Amino acid sequence: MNVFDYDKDSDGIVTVTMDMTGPVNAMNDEYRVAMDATLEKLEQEQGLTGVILASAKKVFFAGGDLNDLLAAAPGAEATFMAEGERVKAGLRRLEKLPVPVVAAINGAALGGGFEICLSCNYRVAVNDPAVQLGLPEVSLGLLPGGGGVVRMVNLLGLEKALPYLLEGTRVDAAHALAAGLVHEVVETRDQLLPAAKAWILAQQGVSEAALQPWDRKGFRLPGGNASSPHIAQLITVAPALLRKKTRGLLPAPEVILDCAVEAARLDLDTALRIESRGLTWLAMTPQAKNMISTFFFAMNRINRGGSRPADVPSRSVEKVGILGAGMMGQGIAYVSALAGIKVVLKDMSVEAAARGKAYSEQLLAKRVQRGKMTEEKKQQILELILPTDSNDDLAGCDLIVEAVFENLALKQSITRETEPQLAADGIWGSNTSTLPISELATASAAPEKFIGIHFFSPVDKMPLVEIICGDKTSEETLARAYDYARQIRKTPIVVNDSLGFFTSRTFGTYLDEGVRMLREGLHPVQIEAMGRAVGMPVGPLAVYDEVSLELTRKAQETWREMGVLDKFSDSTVTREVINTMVEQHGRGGRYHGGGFYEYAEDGSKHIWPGLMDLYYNADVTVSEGDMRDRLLFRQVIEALRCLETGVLRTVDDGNIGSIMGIGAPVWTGGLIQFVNTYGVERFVRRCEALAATYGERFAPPAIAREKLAAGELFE
Ligand SMILES: NC(=O)c1ccc[n+]([C@@H]2O[C@H](COP(=O)([O-])OP(=O)(O)OC[C@H]3O[C@@H](n4cnc5c(N)ncnc54)[C@H](O)[C@@H]3O)[C@@H](O)[C@H]2O)c1
Repeated sequence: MNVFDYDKDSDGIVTVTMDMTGPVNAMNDEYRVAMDATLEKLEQEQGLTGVILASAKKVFFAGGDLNDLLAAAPGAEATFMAEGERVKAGLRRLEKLPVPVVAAINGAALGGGFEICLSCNYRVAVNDPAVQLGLPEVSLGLLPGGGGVVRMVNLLGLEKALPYLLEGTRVDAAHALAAGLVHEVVETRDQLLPAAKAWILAQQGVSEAALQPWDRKGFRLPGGNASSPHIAQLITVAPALLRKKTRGLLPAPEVILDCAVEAARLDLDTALRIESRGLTWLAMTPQAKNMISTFFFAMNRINRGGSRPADVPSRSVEKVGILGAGMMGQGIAYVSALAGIKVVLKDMSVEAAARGKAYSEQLLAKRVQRGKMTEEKKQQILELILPTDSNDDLAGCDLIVEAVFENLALKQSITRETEPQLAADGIWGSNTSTLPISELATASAAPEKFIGIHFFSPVDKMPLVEIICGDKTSEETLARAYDYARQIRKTPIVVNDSLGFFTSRTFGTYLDEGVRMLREGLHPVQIEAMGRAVGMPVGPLAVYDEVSLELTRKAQETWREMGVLDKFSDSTVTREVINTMVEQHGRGGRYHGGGFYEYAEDGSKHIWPGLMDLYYNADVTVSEGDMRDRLLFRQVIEALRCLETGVLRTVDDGNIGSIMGIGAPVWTGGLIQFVNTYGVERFVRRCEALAATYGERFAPPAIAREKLAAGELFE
């Protein structure tokens, strides 16, 4: 079997079926050779009437080979660019064949795959959820360098192309048809080739059919070219709007915008060359390396079981009991039922449990409204949820997830009372956010079956689940908790027990550093701005208000009673500020009427003026560079300490957990990956400098020094 199968029928139509070595078709050396050879043959073919490009794989074509992109190092720009230009020249030859070329899209065509489709004269796709079309390169810090930027602009016009290029918007076949990205949609896969052939045969004698719109005489850019007033205005304001979004931390969207504007201004071939240069430059940036390493490679490893004990057979949950139908419990019930699991949702009264079920009803109704689900399917899912106040209904659950109030004694007594209802081999998961799992497990008759399953709010939207092993949790229990997380379509990271586990503990240092700056006398508005400038979604003081100063104080009291507080981190400054805010000024956070901020009825907020009197000191100045580094390095150092002390079991868990669980800046590729591209030595030196000025909490972790001595990266 050839990599590109070549088959000519009696009508003179050649079907090229891509079936490359390995599970997917990808833009690598094998592709380059096969494509060049195929083009040569097509260009020489006698009696050719049309070409169909098809795929023998489930995915139509997967795109660029990310291993190559990761390996591309500064210094190798010329080779990298030459390879890209070769691929592009091939696609240009394809679209310049003297006969119509059709892409028969049977599965996902993202990135390079979609760029191939864009080089065909006609695109027919099957109406199947597996068909996803788009150019997601921006999410990996790259740009579509196979002509994607230039052809999208020429196909749709600058304004309509930008969301696909800057946000990586993906569409299914129906939306692609409506947006003009494909020309025809068929209902089943068997209809693809006949539809492609029928179109080609109908074009016999139509000379324009073999020409791309942009190669036809008198072509005009849809929506206007760069000098039309509307587009000229867009070009003027777009860079500023974009910068506001990226905060100057992500080069890819900026380069994409530049290339897109050039595509609206210049001839196709010149614009294509500028696009290649853009990709070459981006591929060498640390941001692209970080994003590819984490969002593609680490994510795949995690979701394929990298943190799951391999020798335990996989199993799915059939009946889950959820204790507490509050904010978290209702969300956990929803995602479980959506995955087809029977749910027993228990609260203190049937009414409270029913309110929790009503939440699922609301979310499902929205899906039905948007045409994403049938009313019948919605009813089927709702029937899976049984609201109750009785323990008896929990009988035979293979998993119980406890999500009652954050109170040690309550959680322990519920464990004693309810655990006997579990199936003989059932497991128990606590959704606690602050209480140590091993401590909670002391109430269990089977602590080896006790584990932390920590969700994030809102549960239906947040993709991460942090699984926490207590000191007695068995590998079997871990594997089953992991399988449950995958069953409900979450990405699970696995960590060992610690106060605040991995995510809250690491995130806590960001909040702590913000409060320390406040206590030092720095301006609160500047502190918040520096948090965002480093790429965190929200400033540390605003986060504290949301989390609630009151709840933080309560958690700290519990930890003190348990005798574990000082093991956590040296957060005495924060404790003192929080106590002052709550006890002396009644400022417990947003849900307690206000905290560091005041909240107006119209939803706006501003810094509580009393904060300035309490802490602000105009004589204190710290450079913005130091402020930014302090807010980022505290988190990085804590993540490394988690790795050093075994709270983190793998680097991947730390990177994925920090991005998806605590909103660490995407350009870092995760708090540990950050060190790899920042440079281990440079990181150690910067920590030393920060420690000399701001204190020992910035001292470089031993594990960083070890990596430096060994000349290794964190992998
Ligand atoms: N809110 C978050 O963002 C978040 C995130 C992760 C984890 N958590 C953890 O999840 C748990 C629940 O938090 P929440 O925000 O959903 O709280 P919540 O106050 O919204 O809900 C708690 C629910 O538990 C019910 N409950 C209390 N005692 C019960 C009992 N004996 N039997 C049955 N139900 C009982 C309450 O009636 C209430 O409906 C806590 O441990 C919390 O730390 C919360």
